[in-house]
Order: sequence, then C-alpha cells, then structure tokens
Amino acid sequence: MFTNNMSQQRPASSSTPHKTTIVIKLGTSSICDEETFDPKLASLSLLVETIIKLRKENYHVIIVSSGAVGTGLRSVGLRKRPKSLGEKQAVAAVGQGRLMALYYQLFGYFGVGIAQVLLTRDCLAERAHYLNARNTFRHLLRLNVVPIVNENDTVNSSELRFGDNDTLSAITAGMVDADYLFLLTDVECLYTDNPRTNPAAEPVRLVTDVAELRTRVNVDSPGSGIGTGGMVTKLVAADLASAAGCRTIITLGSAPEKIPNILAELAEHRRIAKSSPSTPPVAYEPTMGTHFLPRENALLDRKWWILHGLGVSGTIYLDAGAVHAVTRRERSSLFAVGVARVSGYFNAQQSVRLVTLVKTPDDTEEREVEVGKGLVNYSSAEIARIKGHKSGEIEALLGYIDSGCVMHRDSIVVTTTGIDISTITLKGAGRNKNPTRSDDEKDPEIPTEIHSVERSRRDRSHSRSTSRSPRYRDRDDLHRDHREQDRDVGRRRRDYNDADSSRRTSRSSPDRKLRGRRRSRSPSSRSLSSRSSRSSSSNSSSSSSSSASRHRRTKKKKSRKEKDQYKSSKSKKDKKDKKQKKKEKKDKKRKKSSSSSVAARYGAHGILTAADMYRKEAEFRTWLVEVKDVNPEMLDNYKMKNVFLEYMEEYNTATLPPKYYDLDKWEREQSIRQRAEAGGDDAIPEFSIMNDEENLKQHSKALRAGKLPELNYSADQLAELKQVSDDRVAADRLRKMGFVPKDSLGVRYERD
Ligand SMILES: N[C@@H](CCC(=O)OP(=O)(O)O)C(=O)O
Repeated sequence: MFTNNMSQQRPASSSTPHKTTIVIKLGTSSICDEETFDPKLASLSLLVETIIKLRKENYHVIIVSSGAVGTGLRSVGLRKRPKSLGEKQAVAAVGQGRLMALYYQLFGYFGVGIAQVLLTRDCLAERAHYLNARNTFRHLLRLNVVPIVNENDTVNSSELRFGDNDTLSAITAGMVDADYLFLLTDVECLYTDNPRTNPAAEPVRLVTDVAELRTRVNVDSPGSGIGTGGMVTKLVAADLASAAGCRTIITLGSAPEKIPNILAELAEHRRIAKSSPSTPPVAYEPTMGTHFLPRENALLDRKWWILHGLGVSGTIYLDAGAVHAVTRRERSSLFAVGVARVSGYFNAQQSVRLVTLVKTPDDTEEREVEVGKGLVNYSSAEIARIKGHKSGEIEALLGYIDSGCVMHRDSIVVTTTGIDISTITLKGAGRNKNPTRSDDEKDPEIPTEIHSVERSRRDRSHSRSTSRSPRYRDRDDLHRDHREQDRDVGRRRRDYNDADSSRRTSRSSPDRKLRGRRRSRSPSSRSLSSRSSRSSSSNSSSSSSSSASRHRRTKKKKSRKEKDQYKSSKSKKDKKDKKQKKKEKKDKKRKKSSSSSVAARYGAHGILTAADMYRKEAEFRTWLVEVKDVNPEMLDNYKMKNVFLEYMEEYNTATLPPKYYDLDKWEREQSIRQRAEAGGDDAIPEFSIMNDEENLKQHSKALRAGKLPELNYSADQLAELKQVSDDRVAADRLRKMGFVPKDSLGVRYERD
C-alpha cells in the first residue's frame, strides 16, 4: 500500500567533474582467520595491489575496514569475541593500531600513504562535524592518501554505535558522494537462501528495489563467527547507499582482484548502450557480484544526513491533516496544529521520527506507520504544550516563540508517501474546535510579530553596528577614496571636456561666427558693400562723406561685434554653468548611491556578534577549513574566538562568498542549479512562508475536529524547562571546548 518514494533528489551529476570514487568495505572475515585470528595476508595483499591498480586507473579509493576486534583478539590472546562492551572496546583499542600497522606496511611497499579515520555516529550527528568529516575525506583524496575508516569502538557506547561497518561504509559512501560501494564478504553474491545450507539457493545479480528483494530472499544468515554483520546489514547498507545515489556491489572478499573486472564489465555495458541506443535500453546482466542500482531519486545531501546520519531521539504523532500536508508534492512544514501526540524526551534541533496511526483493513486494529524523520524546532516538552494549537498561539502558550513551525519542511525527510488519509485514526489535539468563518480568516500561522521582531532586531543591529565596525569605517574610507578618485577622474574629464569644448567653441567662436555671418551676409548687402566700395574708389571727391560713412560703418560693425561677443560669452558662461550644475547634480547622485550601497551592503546578511559563534558554527567551520585552510580541531577556544571575529567582520560587511552565510541554503541552491544544469525537470520549488501559511490554512480549514489538548506543563514550567535545555546545550559546548562547566548548569531541581 505504501511506497518508499523519496522525492527530493540528489543531482544526477555533480557539477564539479570528479574522479570516480569507490568505497571498499572489508568485514572481519576478510581480514582475520575465523579460528586463529591470524591476518589473511594473501587476500589483504591482493586487495592492496588491486587498490594500487584502481588508483592508476584514476579512481579514488576509500577503505572501510573492520578487524580491530579480530586483530586485537590475537594480540591479547583471547580465543573468542568478548561479550562485555568494555572488554570489546579494550580489544579494539589494541587491534586498531595493529590493523593500521598492517595496512601501513602493505601500502608502504607501493609508496602510498594511508590515513586512519575513526568515526562515531554522534560525531556525525552534528552537521558541522559531518561537514568536517566530509572535508577531511576530500582533502585526503586530494593528497592522494588512502583513507581507512573504522568505527571508533573505544569511545562508543552502545546507543551511539553505527553497530556494524556495513552501515558505516554506506554512510561514508553517502558522505563522500561515492559512485560505488563494494561490500566484500565471504560469498561471491547474494543468494535467494543460504547457499551453505540450501543447495537450491540461486544467485541474485541485480537489485532495483531492496524492499522488494526482502520479500523474496532469506537473509537470516548471521554472518561470520567473528564479525557483527551479515546479509541483513548488507541490505540496509545497500539501501542507504542507493538512496544517496551510489551503486552497491556485494562480492567476494577473498578475490578483491575482481573489482576492476566488475568495473570493466560495467563500463563495457555502458559503452555498448551508448553506441547503439535502443528502446528499451539494453538490459544489464552482471556476471559478477550482486549489484544494487542507485535510486533515481537520490536524496539531497542534507536530507540524507537527517535520515541516515542522525540517531532518533523521539517520536511525533501526526494527524491526517499534517500527514497530508507534509507528504504531498508541495511539501508543507509541520505545524503544531497537526501534532496529535509526542513521545520521548528530546531537545530542539534533535532528530525525531514522524509517525501516524492507521486502521488495519479489517478495521480492528491500529498500526503505526512511519511518515518520515526531521529536525525539531522545539523540545518534546514544548511540543507537548503547543500541540494542536495554531502558530499564532505559541507565544501566548510558551511565553516566547522560536519558530512558527514545529519542523521546517527543509528539515523533514518523508520516507512514506501515498498513505490513505481516510485510514488515519489520529486527530489533532486542537482540531475539535468548531471553526467559525472568522477563525479561518484570522488564521495567522506565522504571527506578524515574528516579522516585526526580526525586522526590529535587524534594524537595531544595523544601526548599532554601522557606527561600530572598524571594517565599516575602512569601507567608508575606501568609498571616500573612490569618490575622491572619481572626483579626480571627473576633474580630469571636465578639464578634458572643457578643453574639448573650448576646442569645439573655438570652431564656433564669435570671430568665426562673425566670419561666417560675414560670409553669409545677404547678396544684397554684399552687393551693397561692394557697390559702396566701388563707389568709394570711384568717387574720391566725396571722400569726407565717405570717410564719415566708413567711420559709421566701422562703429556699427564694432558695436555689432561687441554685441555678438557679449552674446557668445554669455551663452558660453550659461552653458558652462549649466554643465557645472549638471555635474554637481550627478556627483550628488553618485555620492548618495555609493553611500546607500555601502549601507545596504553592510549587514546585508544580518549582523553577527561574538555570541553567534555557535549559531553559525557550521558556516564558520566550513569557512575555516575552506577559506583559511585551518583545521578547527587544532584551534583552542581562545584562537577560535579570535578567528571568529575575523569571520564575523567578513560576514557583517557582506564580503564572504554566499556559501558562508547560510550553508544549508547554499547547498539547496547548488542542488537546484546542478539539477537544472543536468537538465532535470524536477526542480524543487522555492520555499515561501506564504505558501506554507496558505497551505496550512487550507488544510486546517478542511480538518478541524479534535479536542483542545490537555496541557501538561504550565508556562512557567515550560520556561524553566527551556532554560534547563539551553543550559544543557551550553554545558555541552563548554565541555566540547575543554572547559568544565558548573555542576549545576543544566540540572533541573524538582520543586516542592
Ligand atoms: N569496528 C569493529 C567492526 C565490527 C564489524 O562491523 O565487523 P564486520 O561485521 O566484520 O564488518 C571492528 O573493527 O572490529
């Protein structure tokens, strides 16, 4: 009835051309002998030789290697895997060093460096750590080093474990955007049943749907005696990896030299398919290993991280309206009004399962169905308080509002779609209110106060910081300098223009005009003049009268000339004034726009203060690694704070590349762009709060028939709980930074 349809996609092709990346996972059984725990040197050497070959063929290779416990067992002289966690951790601590020494030696023969990467689930649970790990892998591969990954057994408590290295290898493959995940095991491929006990078991070569495969094969084999995995964990791993867009291949650990053959067979198939395009395309029938095809709708990195990188801390039960809203194509955020129940204890920003209850077909029972998983904006106690209520009521209920929704749609990963809404038995805690028309009309799911608070905060910080920031002063100076330069250029231009205009004017100077006018005088006047000159020359007797008339003429001419000159100089002056005025106006405009652009740019992405170091941790750390080339883990708290001031300055003056303002947003945009570039037609629509509001309005209009929730906590208690929760987060951060927080920080005392 339900489909496992992940609609958010990882782009089919990455924007940056990358080498094909292969993750190879070796189980304990491929490393140690099951009886003696001696290292399997022959197959390990073969593996190393194969990896060297693959590197020569331009592949990036990462190894995920089990075997710490197995290798340690031999070293400490134990004959079987210990039962207690502490003992296992101790044995793994002994074995891990030896295991790395073995790899070091083998790769050393080829002059290839290796790196040990020990991961835990909780170290990937924080987005910043996840991104750091990903960066480390990228750098290691760029350095031509072979990363060798294992779970950090020594520090792991049972609930923080990946549990098996099959899962860890899939998570690693997803993290590094690997193209292939090879799971090396003690069988050549997957069989429909255990081939050791059932001779009728048939090989499975190609898997397109893991869920479907589970229905037709028996994968109960527990795995080897010394490892922890088996086929079950391999299927989980293959499912994870294919959700991340990676092809998984199960094959024999004792014959690693088959890996290049498998890749060659695939490449050959692709070559044939490309050279003779046919419809339907030529089906690929692998002859080696079991291949799990990458899912076409691979998840975006962040969503994949939410789904697979994080451990789940609790459960939120959704009513039918909420299920419909979060699972339909135009996804909505999860609002408190659609929450029917909360279970477990969790804090804001932890990962929580979203489930609902549906009637069984015979209507006799209820069955829990997982809808998805996501990061919450409120703690379990807060959600218990606000469930069933509109977002506009959150502030009144809690005394504060952190977000208009319980879970933002970008933080939700839907795992099941197509749920028949009519079978859902859960009712929203607040949906029993009789909706009136006016209720619907004033259904402000995102209260306007949030916007005004945001705005006023931004305004405040802007006005505060414009006078405070030295960078701003620098930029102001810079702009002043630029304006000075502009003025110089302007002056030079003006000089040039003036010279030019004088050149131009000289061409049309009064003299010239006069000359022109003279030249253009009417033929009658010309004839008159010539006549008069002729008459003057011909009639010398009338010299006095002619001299008088000459004098008169000269005078007239002079006055005309003066008049013309005056007129021309006046028009020249006017022109100059006009030009000057125009220039002044232009300067003023430029000055205004340049100063307003500085103001607009300053704080354009918000204003950070030193207190925001943790809020912007992911962006800051990524910037540290990528821009400053500094490993954050190498910085002590003091240095970290100092470098953060630098980041803060860059941030506030809006001089950073877009990525470092909002990493998640940047990743989303990248993915959309990449998909668009790849010609994908399934672009994710831009998120808009208004859409969400509208969607929610519609859906709350349609479904409003529950009861008012029974509130478990008073507003005071909730405020106290929030304080305790914040203090715990602060204490945790202090601990991570190497401080010892006060014992009382984050401890809640029961009142009488
Ligand atoms: N971290 C453990 C891995 C345990 C494990 O998953 O083993 P396996 O099932 O053989 O892959 C070790 O190194 O021994």
